[in-house]
Amino acid sequence: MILEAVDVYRFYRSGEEETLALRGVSLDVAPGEMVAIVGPSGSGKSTLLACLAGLDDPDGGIIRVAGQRISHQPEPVKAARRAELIGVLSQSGNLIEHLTVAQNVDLAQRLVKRRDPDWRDGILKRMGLAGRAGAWPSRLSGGEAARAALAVALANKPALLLADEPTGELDEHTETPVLELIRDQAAGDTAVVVASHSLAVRRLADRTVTLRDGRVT
Ligand SMILES: Nc1ncnc2c1ncn2[C@@H]1O[C@H](COP(=O)(O)OP(=O)(O)OP(=O)(O)O)[C@@H](O)[C@H]1O
Repeated sequence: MILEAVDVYRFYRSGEEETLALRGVSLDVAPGEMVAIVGPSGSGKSTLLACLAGLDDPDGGIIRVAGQRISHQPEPVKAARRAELIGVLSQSGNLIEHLTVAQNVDLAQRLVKRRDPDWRDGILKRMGLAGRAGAWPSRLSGGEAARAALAVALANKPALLLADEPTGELDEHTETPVLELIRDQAAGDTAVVVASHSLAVRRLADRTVTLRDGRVT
């Protein structure tokens, strides 16, 4: 398995109030598999993805990616494992505004001390952005920005691609090619997990996991 999440719990406390965002979620994703995480608003999708990415720590349970533990590790260890193993794609995008599209991909590579302009150019080409390598993020269309964000997430050939509502701001017409590119990553050794309200994500996924009140139903 590329992703192993075992009995993951996450509570949020504020004063007297406690929200049980995740109540014992387990999820295994195999290489080459795409899993859609669906569920009503507030069911825990974003919390789960943040935990899987090591951006948040669960209050209980274990998360491993490619056999390496992501949960409950010192921050530098988590950051290094995330940079090496996980591509994270979020709705708000992961592009730095004062860097061009190509420089954004280069920066992601530099985080793991990698420099591979050929791979970068190849990925930009696959994303249909060969002609936009020198563009500033603010000049990209919605679809181009989503594809550039995907190029950044894929900069280090991640074992696991995590996407939280990656096409939330796109219309149906622009959404499909982006989702198909995400789907194409679930080939070979890469596993893909996408949290989304979109029916199109469900259609493309190999498997759908439904969350309700922090539990898999
Ligand atoms: N930082 C936080 N502090 C307190 N409660 C939180 C926090 N983040 C999320 N929650 C609560 O945890 C629960 C799960 O939220 P989460 O954002 O994971 O759901 P979601 O399924 O992604 O929702 P949506 O589809 O609306 O994005 C909700 O009840 C939410 O209010």
